[in-house]
Amino acid sequence: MFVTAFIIAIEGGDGVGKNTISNALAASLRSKSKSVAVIDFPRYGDTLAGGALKQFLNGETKRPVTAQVAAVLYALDRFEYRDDILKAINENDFVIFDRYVASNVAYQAAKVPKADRSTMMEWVADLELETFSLPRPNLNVLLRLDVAAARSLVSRKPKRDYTSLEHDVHEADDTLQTRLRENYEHIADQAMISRWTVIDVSRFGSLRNPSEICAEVERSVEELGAFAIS
Ligand SMILES: Nc1ncnc2c1ncn2[C@@H]1O[C@H](COP(=O)(O)OP(=O)(O)O)[C@@H](O)[C@H]1O
Ligand SMILES: Cc1cn([C@H]2C[C@H](O)[C@@H](COP(=O)(O)OP(=O)(O)O)O2)c(=O)[nH]c1=O
Repeated sequence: MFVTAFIIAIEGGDGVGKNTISNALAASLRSKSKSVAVIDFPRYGDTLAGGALKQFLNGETKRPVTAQVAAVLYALDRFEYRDDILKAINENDFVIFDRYVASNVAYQAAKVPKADRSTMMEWVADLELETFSLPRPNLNVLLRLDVAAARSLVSRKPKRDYTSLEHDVHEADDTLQTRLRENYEHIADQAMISRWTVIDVSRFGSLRNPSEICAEVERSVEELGAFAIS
């Protein structure tokens, strides 16, 4: 059977719950008889660029990695994995990306002076979607959670394959985390890349149940008229 998936990219700062929501959303959609693939980026163990990114995030690169170099590595990681992406899109009703193009746009633009941010954002989006012809998601979901709460969730994570650090080089930098949140808000507000839905992960000071957050995502998908999920 040939289908073309509805593509959802789950986005946000480090530790906001992207992995949790990606998997909970997949489980919820599968319970409604939809076929779903979840793909997370970077592909640390699968691509050459992913291997280089692992070194970078562990602070092991011998020379500084500029925002442009990082942008190319993250985009290359997806480009190397492009055939698998296209296969997943052809074989499923839904493809959920745990981070995608918008991560690169928001993070790398957070590393340049404010005056250069929008040029950087446009350059990165163009590199991924035009130069590398990566498929555009139908919906981006921004999970919004403040830096302090997200930082404490990162500490709760079990040991990760790509780093032995409790906080990798991005996670350890609170000012970067603040700037990338501003960038995500801007990108979502401008409907850059494609449509966005912005969801607050906490309410009245406590984390919301993942099933409640997933229900919000599903409502946004239904509003786009692409699928009747229930
Ligand atoms: N809504 C939530 N409620 C309770 N715990 C959560 C929630 N979202 C994430 N967590 C927990 O926080 C930690 C980080 O979540 P994770 O999904 O790995 O974040 P990310 O993928 O954004 O880095 C995990 O231990 C996860 O179980
Ligand atoms: C996929 C991607 C990730 N990143 C950053 C975000 C993270 O700080 C780091 C590692 O991503 P990831 O392994 O998803 O971290 P986490 O699970 O903690 O959110 O790489 C980019 O800057 N651009 C990208 O395109």
